[in-house]
Amino acid sequence: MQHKLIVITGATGTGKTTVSSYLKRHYGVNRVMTHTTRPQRPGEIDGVDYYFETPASFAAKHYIEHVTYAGYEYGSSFESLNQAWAQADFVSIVLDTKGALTYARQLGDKIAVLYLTIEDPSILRQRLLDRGDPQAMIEKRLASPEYKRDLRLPAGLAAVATEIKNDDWALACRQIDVFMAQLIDTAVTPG
Ligand SMILES: Nc1ncnc2c1ncn2[C@@H]1O[C@H](COP(=O)(O)OP(=O)(O)OP(=O)(O)O)[C@@H](O)[C@H]1O
Ligand SMILES: Nc1nc2c(ncn2[C@@H]2O[C@H](COP(=O)(O)O)[C@@H](O)[C@H]2O)c(=O)[nH]1
Repeated sequence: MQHKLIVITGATGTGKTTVSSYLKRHYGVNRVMTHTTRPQRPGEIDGVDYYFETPASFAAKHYIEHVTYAGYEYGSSFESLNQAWAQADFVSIVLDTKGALTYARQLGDKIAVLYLTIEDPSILRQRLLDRGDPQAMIEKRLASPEYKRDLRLPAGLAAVATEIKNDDWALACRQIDVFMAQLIDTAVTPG
């Protein structure tokens, strides 16, 4: 079977991490770990949610791509991707849209993209509050150019992205199941 990387992207709070956990639970799809200098949220574990880095340790590593998002650094490596692919043919990664574009350019048909949307983005503030994000960090994030940028699907992903509308979790799961059925079918019988 051909290796596939499911790139999950979209604006903050739209449910990217929730979707990656669903793919793990229901399809055994592991998530490729990425690195960040952002402080840990309550309940997050180093090496499980991210590799949490200091600015100095972040700068010392090599990345496929790295971005600044709302004041913190994020980066992903081929090493982590190849480690994940050594365990299973299908793996996922959670990225902002800038990172997703880089993967589309570098990995071509090895990736499939899920783009998460929400009908009324004004509810995202409440989702982030419910997640436990500090109020000041939420306001900084929602005012950032990265947030505004990620509310639109970049033209460079239009041909490869499947939109998942995540206003209602049960409906989102149905869309993900359809996507996964097609992906598995294509991987088993390519061409
Ligand atoms: N359909 C949904 N309805 C209500 N709450 C949801 C839904 N999907 C996800 N959530 C909740 O919204 C919050 C944000 O979800 P999640 O952390 O998955 O978003 P994200 O896109 O990964 O965000 P970020 O880019 O900020 O890391 C979480 O508390 C999650 O449980
Ligand atoms: N381009 C990349 N984006 C990444 C990476 N790891 C995470 N992310 C994205 O950053 C924002 C903020 O994440 P958060 O966990 O602080 O809420 C979000 O869009 C993630 O998808 C990465 O290695 N490269």
